[in-house]
Amino acid sequence: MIVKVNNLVKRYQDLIALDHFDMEVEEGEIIGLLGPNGCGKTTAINCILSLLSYDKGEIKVFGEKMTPNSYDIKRQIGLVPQEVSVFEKLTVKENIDYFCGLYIDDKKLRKQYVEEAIEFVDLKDYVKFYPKKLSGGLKRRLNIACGIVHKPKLIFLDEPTVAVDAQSRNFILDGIRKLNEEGSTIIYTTHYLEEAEMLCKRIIIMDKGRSLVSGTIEELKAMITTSEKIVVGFLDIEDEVIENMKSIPHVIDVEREGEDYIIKFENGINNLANLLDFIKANNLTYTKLHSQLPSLNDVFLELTGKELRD
Ligand SMILES: Nc1ncnc2c1ncn2[C@@H]1O[C@H](COP(=O)(O)OP(=O)(O)OP(=O)(O)O)[C@@H](O)[C@H]1O
Repeated sequence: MIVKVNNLVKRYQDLIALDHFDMEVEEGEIIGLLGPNGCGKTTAINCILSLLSYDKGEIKVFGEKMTPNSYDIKRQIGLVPQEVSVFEKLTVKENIDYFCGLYIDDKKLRKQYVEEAIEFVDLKDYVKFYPKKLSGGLKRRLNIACGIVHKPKLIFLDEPTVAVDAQSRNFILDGIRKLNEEGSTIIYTTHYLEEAEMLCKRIIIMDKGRSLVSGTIEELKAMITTSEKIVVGFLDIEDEVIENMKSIPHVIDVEREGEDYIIKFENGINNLANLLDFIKANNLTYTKLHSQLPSLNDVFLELTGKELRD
């Protein structure tokens, strides 16, 4: 186990930011720490890294107790913080070199690592730029380069794609996969569930400072009652007919989403056939009909009664 957190409690005055939070991370995985704004993701990371003190609990990293002075452990960790944290008075290259120098003494190796990090985030054309001249997406890339330049074994990325355009976002996600393929263990916090689904082998869902559930995406989806959703765009349908739809076998609920109706089924056979029979019997016409598997948002919704996205 590369990270083991037990019963972590962190208070900010009266506010309980972490409420007996648990987490385990195995070497080589990309684990997603997923939860709504304010659920405690950043606080958890900062406690694990000993950047914040905490009230109760135990944290082990690489099998050893983590303390503010655990320099040998810290050397093997990279942090890409949520807020871009670079020096405005240093150029792109000088920033990356500065962060590398915090961990790498050997001059030749330091130079090589800086070049490799620039290459990795594709900032070759911007090495002499000052951060204020970079777009939001490029600044995020610089932030990533500064966090990973010393080739850490364990990397924390705290919402690295917030406020970046789609192109930079894909670039960042591909980069994270590459870091993982090269051997780094990744802890990735986000409130974008699609990102977690695309990237992470295992997910911990957090809410109100606690870890609600953890598992692979398939395991999480198997935990909830909804096993299938059928989306139908009906032409002219009356409320009474919608209400009757709830008596089709295995239907849990029918929800309206814009022009569409989402019919949620629990596990059962012939769900689609039963729905088509109902449509025929009621003479209904539809513009579209397709089946969807439950999403992580459905898992979160069922566990907490609210949407993951704010
Ligand atoms: N320094 C602080 N002083 C007081 N309260 C704080 C402090 N830092 C965080 N909090 C509160 O603690 C809770 C957890 O915050 P945290 O930033 O860890 O959540 P998060 O899941 O990372 O949120 P986000 O997705 O918005 O980054 C929130 O209610 C937040 O307002």
